[in-house]
Amino acid sequence: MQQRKITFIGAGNMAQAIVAGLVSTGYPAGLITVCAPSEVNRNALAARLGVHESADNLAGARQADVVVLAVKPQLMAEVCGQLRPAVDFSGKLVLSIAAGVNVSRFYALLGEPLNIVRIMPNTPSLVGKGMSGLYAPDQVGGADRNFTADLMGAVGKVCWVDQENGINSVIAAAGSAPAYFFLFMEAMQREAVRMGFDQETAGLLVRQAAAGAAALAEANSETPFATLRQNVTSKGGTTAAALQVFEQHRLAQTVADAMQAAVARAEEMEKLF
Ligand SMILES: NC(=O)C1=CN([C@@H]2O[C@H](COP(=O)(O)OP(=O)(O)OC[C@H]3O[C@@H](n4cnc5c(N)ncnc54)[C@H](OP(=O)(O)O)[C@@H]3O)[C@@H](O)[C@H]2O)C=CC1
Ligand SMILES: O=C(O)[C@@H]1CCC=N1
Repeated sequence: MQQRKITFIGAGNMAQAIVAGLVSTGYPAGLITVCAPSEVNRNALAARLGVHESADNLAGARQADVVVLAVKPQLMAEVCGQLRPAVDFSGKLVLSIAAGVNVSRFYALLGEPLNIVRIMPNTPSLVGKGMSGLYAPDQVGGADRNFTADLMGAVGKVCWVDQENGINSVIAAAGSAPAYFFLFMEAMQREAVRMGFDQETAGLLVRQAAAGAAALAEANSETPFATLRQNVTSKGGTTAAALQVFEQHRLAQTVADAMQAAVARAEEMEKLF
């Protein structure tokens, strides 16, 4: 992939996952700068990965070819308000990973024209297993689109959405999704402990079952999830008994409602921030 100077504004969970994933795939650490107010996150990243760090967003953004906005949505207006008068964005590519802040809002915050791509990543980027949705307005050129896809492709898989509201669907299906699986794993571990396993063994059982299921799904990408489920489910057996309980409790509807709630919150945030 092309090598450009990248500055991350924000060094939290998501920026760390992307930066660590990038460096581990060979992207030169010397081309990456992370900016954040407190020393804790940025110093840890710099010490661990050899990237540059700074408390100065403006200097960090000025020297970059690519500025990745990686702060919480509610801080975006404040951060962009400081960048706008101090940084010339012409010739730069701006990438936002924020949920609930849309392109028209960035035009208002940073001015137009603005070469911006929205990315909706997820934290498994940290281990090269990320899933990112990408959206770019029509005027963003091929080289910048390719760079963005290569960047996130270095830490996982990517898909483009044609309409910006597709980003909110990506949030529901992938951005927030690791938390759904972790919640499920927490509940399983808790019950395994109640059944008599110590915490560590209960964690091992659940983690390995989840990792195994994910690996099977990945290795059989043409096979519908339903078939993989049926392969576990002996007629009249234990799995069928467990799945029946999920059905009685309307798991599919609960999942659908939860995903719709994520979309609704993203839409609400678009009005708030
Ligand atoms: N977490 C996730 O799974 C995902 C998150 N996102 C998006 O990523 C963005 C960041 O989320 P996440 O990483 O979870 O959040 P975190 O709270 O973990 O990180 C936020 C970062 O922003 C930094 N920050 C705060 N104020 C400023 C400022 N004025 N200038 C520069 N940096 C600042 C914080 O600094 P300090 O280190 O000093 O506290 C911190 O490093 C959000 O917009 C979210 O919507 C998108 C997809 C998935
Ligand atoms: O919870 C959030 O708002 C962010 C966006 C997707 C995952 N985390």
